[in-house]
Amino acid sequence: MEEPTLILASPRSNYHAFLPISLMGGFLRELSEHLRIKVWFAFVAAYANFLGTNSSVDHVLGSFLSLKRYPERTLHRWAKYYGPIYSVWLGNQLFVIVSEPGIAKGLMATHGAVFSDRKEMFIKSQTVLVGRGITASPYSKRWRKHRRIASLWLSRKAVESYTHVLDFEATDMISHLHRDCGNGMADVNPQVYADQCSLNNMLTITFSFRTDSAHHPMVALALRLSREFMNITGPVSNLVDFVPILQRLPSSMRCRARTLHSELVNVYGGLIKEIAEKMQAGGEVQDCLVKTMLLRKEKEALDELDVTMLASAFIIGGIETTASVMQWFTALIPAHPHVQTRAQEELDRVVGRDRLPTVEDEANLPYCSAIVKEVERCHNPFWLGTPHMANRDSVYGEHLIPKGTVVVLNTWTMHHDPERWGSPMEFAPDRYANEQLHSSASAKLPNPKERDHWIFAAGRRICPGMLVAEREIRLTVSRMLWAFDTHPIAGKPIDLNEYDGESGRSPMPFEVRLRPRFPGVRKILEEESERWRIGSTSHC
Ligand code: HEM
Repeated sequence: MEEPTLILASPRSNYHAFLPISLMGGFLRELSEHLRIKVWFAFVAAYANFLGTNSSVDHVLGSFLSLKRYPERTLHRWAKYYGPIYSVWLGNQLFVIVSEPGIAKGLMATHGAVFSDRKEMFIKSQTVLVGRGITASPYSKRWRKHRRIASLWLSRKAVESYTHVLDFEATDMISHLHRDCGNGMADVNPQVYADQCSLNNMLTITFSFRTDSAHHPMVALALRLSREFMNITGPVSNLVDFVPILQRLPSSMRCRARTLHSELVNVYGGLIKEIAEKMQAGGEVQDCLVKTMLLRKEKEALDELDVTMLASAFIIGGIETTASVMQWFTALIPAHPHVQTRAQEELDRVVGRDRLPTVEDEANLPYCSAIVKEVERCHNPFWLGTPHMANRDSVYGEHLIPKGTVVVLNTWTMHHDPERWGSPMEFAPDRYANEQLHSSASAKLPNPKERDHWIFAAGRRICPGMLVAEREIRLTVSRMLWAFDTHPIAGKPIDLNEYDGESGRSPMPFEVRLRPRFPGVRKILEEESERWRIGSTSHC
């Protein structure tokens, strides 16, 4: 393909007006001399033409309109044209878009000391998380401290210590679905059950608290806050993040961000206060992230916002993500009955019908594991992950990447590479038939092209929750397959293309019929529920 021309200024455009003078001078000259990164402005120019105007506002709006709803699809189109690494200016921010495993590993892992910083985005970092909560923290001493504290609750040893919680919540979810499925006669939306399961896991780990029903007020509240967070923090779709003047003006986005910050402080800060008061009064509080933080508050010099935002990051990071994968699994299965049958044959062979599948069975359920990986490849909850930022000028291959550049992992393109994944749009778990590694281990493979998928991103900021996420998802998926035949409902097609959510990607609301596979399912679920019943403690 002929290389596209590097257009830094078109006769019809005056977009230079958006670049700071310093960038205009030294930096752009350097770019044109040293950099073969392709700068994309064609769409902007086309948009201006379309409007019959060359006004600056139109140019800026043009790129945002294109990136607003499904930015991953736009970035994918550009990747096909501009190659595996290209750059885009949005307002005053230079982005580098990486769409190839080798480059992703090279930048984010091999050169992790340079590419592990975070841009302090106006909405997400400055306004909602006020620079805390690991996710938003710059690559600094504070981030290292928060990451170390988070690891106390997300490491392999920690996950082993609370696997009984994941086990209980998975059983509870299947039991509730069994109760509500009308023996295969009722139309059920499984999404709320997955949401509650993920939420309960995170609430227990973070606050030693769980909800006892999907109607508990905390379920709707936590899900609303999580969804609002995802919706207003899209990595490349917030105009206000990249046009500094807008940050000083009142806007609905700024208002939503401030409201969300206050709600996180009220809701999760409120739970933390209750735990602190209980501890001060000498009451017993089960081990959880908040208890750990409160006990180390002085030693680790954590202020109240640190504790609140780190706890919020666990709830936000751990709900829509895992729940989304479980939901996509249930949405995909009715359209692929042969996949369901094969997985059930494996479960009958390995587990039998006298007990539920457990964590110990995982290694012997390669087809169930392949299904989970394929769901994750096809439906990454965050196609663009959380962008990293270069903390110094560097040259990668022939590309100069200046300090302050935001690096986005374009996982949509990486997950749909036809050379690695023949017929990439097809849901075909068989492509993972020989992949026995957990995703956490696969992420460490020396050859990044062999990695299973990129949903947990890469490098020093790789998702620290991947061990708990994998265990939770594998347990729920294998138990769903063990307990039910999932069927589509005539006249209620499931949309596998559209998304619900503006940056997190969940399926649109859908319903299925769940038919228990054999009469013994009820008895086993009742026995398991009884064994695990631990009673819930309400903090609300
Ligand atoms: C399927 C489930 C999940 C997916 C797809 C996912 C994905 C991600 C991604 C893409 C990142 C950004 C990594 C980067 O900056 O390069 C991230 C960060 C993070 N995730 Fe997850 N995540 C999942 C589950 C969880 C769970 C269960 C937790 C539990 C608390 C969690 C906690 C976090 C935290 C704290 C960070 C911030 C890390 C940092 O900035 O250093 N995630 N996750």
